[in-house]
Amino acid sequence: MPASEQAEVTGQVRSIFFQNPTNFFKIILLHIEKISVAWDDDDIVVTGTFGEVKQDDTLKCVGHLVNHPKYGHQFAADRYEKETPTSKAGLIEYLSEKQFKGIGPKTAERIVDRLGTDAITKIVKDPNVLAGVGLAKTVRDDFVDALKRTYGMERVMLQLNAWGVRASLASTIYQRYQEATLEKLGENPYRLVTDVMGVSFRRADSIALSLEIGPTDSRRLQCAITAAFAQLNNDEGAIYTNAELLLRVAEHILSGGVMSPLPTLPELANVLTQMVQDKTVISESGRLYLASYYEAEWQIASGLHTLSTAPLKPKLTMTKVKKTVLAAAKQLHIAYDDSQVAALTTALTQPVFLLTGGPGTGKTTVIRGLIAAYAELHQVSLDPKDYTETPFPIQLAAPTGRAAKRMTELTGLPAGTIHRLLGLTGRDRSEMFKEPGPLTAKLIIIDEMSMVDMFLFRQLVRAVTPGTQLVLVGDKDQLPSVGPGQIFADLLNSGVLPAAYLTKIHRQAAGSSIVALAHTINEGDTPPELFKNQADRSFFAVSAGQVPEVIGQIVTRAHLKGFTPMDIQILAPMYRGPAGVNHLNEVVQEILNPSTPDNTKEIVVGINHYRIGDKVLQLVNDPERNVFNGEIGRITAITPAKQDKQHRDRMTVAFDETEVDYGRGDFNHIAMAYATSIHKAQGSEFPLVILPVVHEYGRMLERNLLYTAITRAERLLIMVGEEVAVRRAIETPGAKRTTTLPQRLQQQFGAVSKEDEPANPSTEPAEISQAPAPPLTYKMILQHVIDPMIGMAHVTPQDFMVQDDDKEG
Ligand SMILES: Nc1ncnc2c1ncn2[C@@H]1O[C@H](COP(=O)(O)OP(=O)(O)OP(=O)(O)O)[C@@H](O)[C@H]1O
Repeated sequence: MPASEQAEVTGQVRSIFFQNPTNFFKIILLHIEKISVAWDDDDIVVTGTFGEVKQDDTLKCVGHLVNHPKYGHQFAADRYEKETPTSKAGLIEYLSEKQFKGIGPKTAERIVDRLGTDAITKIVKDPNVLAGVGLAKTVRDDFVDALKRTYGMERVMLQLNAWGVRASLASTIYQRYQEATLEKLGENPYRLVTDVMGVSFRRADSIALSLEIGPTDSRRLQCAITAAFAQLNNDEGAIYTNAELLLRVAEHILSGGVMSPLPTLPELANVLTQMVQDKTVISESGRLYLASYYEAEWQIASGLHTLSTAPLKPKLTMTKVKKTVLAAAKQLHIAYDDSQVAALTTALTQPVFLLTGGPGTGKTTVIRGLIAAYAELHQVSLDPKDYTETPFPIQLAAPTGRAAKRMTELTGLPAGTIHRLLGLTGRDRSEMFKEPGPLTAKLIIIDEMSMVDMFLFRQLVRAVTPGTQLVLVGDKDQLPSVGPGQIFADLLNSGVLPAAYLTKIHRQAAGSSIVALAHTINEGDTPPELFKNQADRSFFAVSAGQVPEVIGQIVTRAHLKGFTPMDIQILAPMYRGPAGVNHLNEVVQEILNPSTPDNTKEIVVGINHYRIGDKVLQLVNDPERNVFNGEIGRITAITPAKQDKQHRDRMTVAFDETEVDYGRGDFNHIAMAYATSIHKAQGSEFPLVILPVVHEYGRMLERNLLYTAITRAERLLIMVGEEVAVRRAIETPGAKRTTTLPQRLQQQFGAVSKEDEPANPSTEPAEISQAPAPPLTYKMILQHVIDPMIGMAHVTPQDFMVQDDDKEG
């Protein structure tokens, strides 16, 4: 039968081979009572996500047969139903199970005699019905708790199943809301879209349909508008948008739902106006923000203002600072150029300081001088051994583990990720909305600032104690952060914070032309010798279709010349297509780590066939296991479930500093890494970078993308592709993200010019801000009739700067 055909199997659980306690994934052996497809055995292995299941339970599973490459045919259940005991004998047997401590068959019988076959429902509803059964208080309390837990979960899983939610998602939803799941979803099933990763609008919409929520229900339209914001925030990094674009995206999202007819534009616009009045959306001069984004901008601006105006102790004289800088330069044997000296003296005397420059302009060299001079001026030891009891007074951090490690290598001091500095796990979105603990260091230096997004930076600013010196270092022309905003560029553009722009290139090793090339491209120029081979870079002119083969040849030759898989990095901007990351990974894996008679163990995850020796990339921060987003490691061990005592697929990956075990539940934390996206390579450098550039990359062909990719190459750069695509990328400046942080900063620092000034709501004429929301038509919206200040009467930005601990998203 075709693998995708829907099938049903009912049977009794013979044994449970494996269960993952964290995500309810189970592998079960079922003794078949009934099966809807041809099957010539009495038993079948069923995999899927199940609630509480035990031996002898009868399950009806809906799913499809799959042919597992290692385990052969088995049944993948998308949903299931469990027969609950309805007979008296069945219920007594169920209640006497060992999960209900202290309840034996006798007691169970007494309970069922007294309360009938719907005893469970009665007890869960009102535990007092157990009075008179003769249970000791502790036994009774434990019994009620266990019953609520198992019964609650079972009920939730069954209901979600009935709504068509696949079992794996059902378990994630249950983990989020626990026993309150059905109540919460009954109130508003659309909350799933914001609360639970992986729930689409369409999925929530189909649950809403089962709950008889109508197509123009305000909860539905609000969800579509919020999802439209999320799409613009995440896909374009935008902080605000306008009504027209927002409503168009919301309409598109609604058209992907399961209900009809589509709401009219005025209906949708009225809900948006209501959201503005409720202040879940902030409207300002024609710009629309989700409230949390609006707040974050103001909090960053006000936080930086507080830090910038806090007095530094002790006060240092300029003469002393300059003298110390000279001494530090001597000690480090560096002749700092004038702009570097100016950067050092400002950094040492200002509470907040920005340092930017392209590759090889000496940013790290300035950081080294800064640390040495700071230590001298403040008489602090730089020996970590002196800080066994107290924290190190200088804190170095970067957005990725690789970048932090590089800071340590170049400065000799401990450095960590910003997440670790702030005690963030990176797993739970709500932690970005809680007050972070104060940081104790007196000098904090953050590198690779261009990668830091708005919410992470907001947490950093909130955590820094006034009186601390904060130095933010980066290359403003690199790709902006993956998350929303363009913080570093905005801080520089605001013009209100002391900053140094380093322009002189110091890394001019003989025969090295990559750094100079990067600088020229960054200016928007195509250097005439770009397509001619140099000692350290070359260009192979080929079409997109030839890219994989040519890259294969280059990798083969580089490998023969002694480059290890870790040295060679292929960077591409997209995942799909012949010249995309996915296909290039397949091609290069077959060259560098093919399947051989000695290397037969494989674990298949999606399109990847992982083998021992494969190069993989960590995709999420995992501070508990000391491995962070962007780190690259190699698989050192693989245990397929068949060979594992607990029937679990397992992999071990060795990173620079740690070895990490992965199970099926967290295989999505890693990806194959012979080729990676350019975004994922930010903050890392590699001896040999192979960079395909072809017109198939379309909209991705932008200058800052190319610039970022080229600056990842330490020693050798090999470009493969089409001249015209390279020229197009150089001529296309990266799109600006819509943000208002520069204006916020200017206003906080009192440097705002009248025409830039964000409108001050309190001075708006009362009749505008209090006017009832007019019914909106498409034409009116196109003319931007959504009153920019609707709902903003007597609201000031400061209203958004106070406690927001309990707000999310
Ligand atoms: N004033 C200087 N005199 C001589 N050499 C310098 C000077 N400043 C920096 N260098 C040298 O230039 C090279 C690049 O400097 P550095 O690594 O600090 O630049 P960077 O801006 O941090 O570069 P990247 O962003 O690529 O890491 C280093 O070898 C450094 O020693």
